[in-house]
Amino acid sequence: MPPFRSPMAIDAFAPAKINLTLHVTGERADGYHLLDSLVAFADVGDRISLRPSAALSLQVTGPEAAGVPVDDSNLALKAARFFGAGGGAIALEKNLPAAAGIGGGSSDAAAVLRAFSDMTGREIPAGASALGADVPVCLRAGAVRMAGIGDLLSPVPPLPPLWCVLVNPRLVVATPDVFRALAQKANPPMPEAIPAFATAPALGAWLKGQRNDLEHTAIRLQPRIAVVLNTLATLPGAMLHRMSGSGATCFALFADDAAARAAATRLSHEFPGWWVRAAALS
Ligand SMILES: C[C@](O)(CO)[C@H](O)COP(=O)(O)OP(=O)(O)OC[C@H]1O[C@@H](n2ccc(N)nc2=O)[C@H](O)[C@@H]1O
Ligand SMILES: Nc1ncnc2c1ncn2[C@@H]1O[C@H](COP(=O)(O)OP(=O)(O)OP(=O)(O)O)[C@@H](O)[C@H]1O
Repeated sequence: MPPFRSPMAIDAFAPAKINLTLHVTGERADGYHLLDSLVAFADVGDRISLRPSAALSLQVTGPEAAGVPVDDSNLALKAARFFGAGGGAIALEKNLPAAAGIGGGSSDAAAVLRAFSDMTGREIPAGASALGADVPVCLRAGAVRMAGIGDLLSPVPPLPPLWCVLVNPRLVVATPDVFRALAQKANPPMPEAIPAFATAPALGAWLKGQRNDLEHTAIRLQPRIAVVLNTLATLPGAMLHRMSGSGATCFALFADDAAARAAATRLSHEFPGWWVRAAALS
């Protein structure tokens, strides 16, 4: 690997990934599923700091660090190895719950790849999807349409100003379990063209006609996800409520920041055991 270009630590943000839609359109012979998803990113997420160091190391801290692996199975270390990094001290601040459908590990991997690229001046090698299906979209870290098994990205018109409340009821849902239990694998994709939306309500109305095809199955595995969705439906100003990824994190969308923050405050009081965040999406 080339020497470190920067003697300083490099910081990288690993935003939460939100599947505004998640259509499952088929299954490949290798068991991976074909997706059609409109993905956005929140301004809440994990934080990575990369310091030059002869040896490769990982330290995990933060409010959501408990249970996150610190060995070679951590996606941050896998990403460093994929980059070809011989050394580098990675500090990962975990703010996102793990196994939560918001791409925590994949976004960490993408942030580590970005940090090594910044530090060395070398491009991120092709094929990062080998680290995880969500890694390519997390490298983009902005609204995009994701197809194939997560590897085909196509641009979408910029989203209108948009806010959300993210809720994780502290239920772990393993992505492979949800795909395995999915009964209907071939569902219609989104329309060929995703229109430009001038306002959040216009986007919200369009999203209502789209789906997360994993939602019913995830609820079957973890029935309390339905409680979260029903609760989100009652929030003043909520335009749409849906599950992200394979769950269990769900989101409600809002046209303004104040309504999202008020909703998050209310939910945090009513459900102190839930992970609740208000965030802007882009
Ligand atoms: C469901 C999504 O969250 C939508 O954004 C992602 O596609 C999942 O991305 P991820 O967690 O990075 O996925 P990976 O770690 O690559 O795969 C975890 C498991 O999910 C299933 N999987 C994942 C992606 C995909 N297109 N089809 C699948 O069937 C496979 O069983 C796989 O073993
Ligand atoms: N950096 C990491 N952060 C969180 N989990 C990690 C990390 N590295 C490895 N893992 C492992 O990956 C598993 C899935 O965690 P992750 O947070 O990526 O799931 P997810 O949010 O459901 O992902 P997706 O939305 O991409 O399906 C965890 O159970 C954990 O054991």
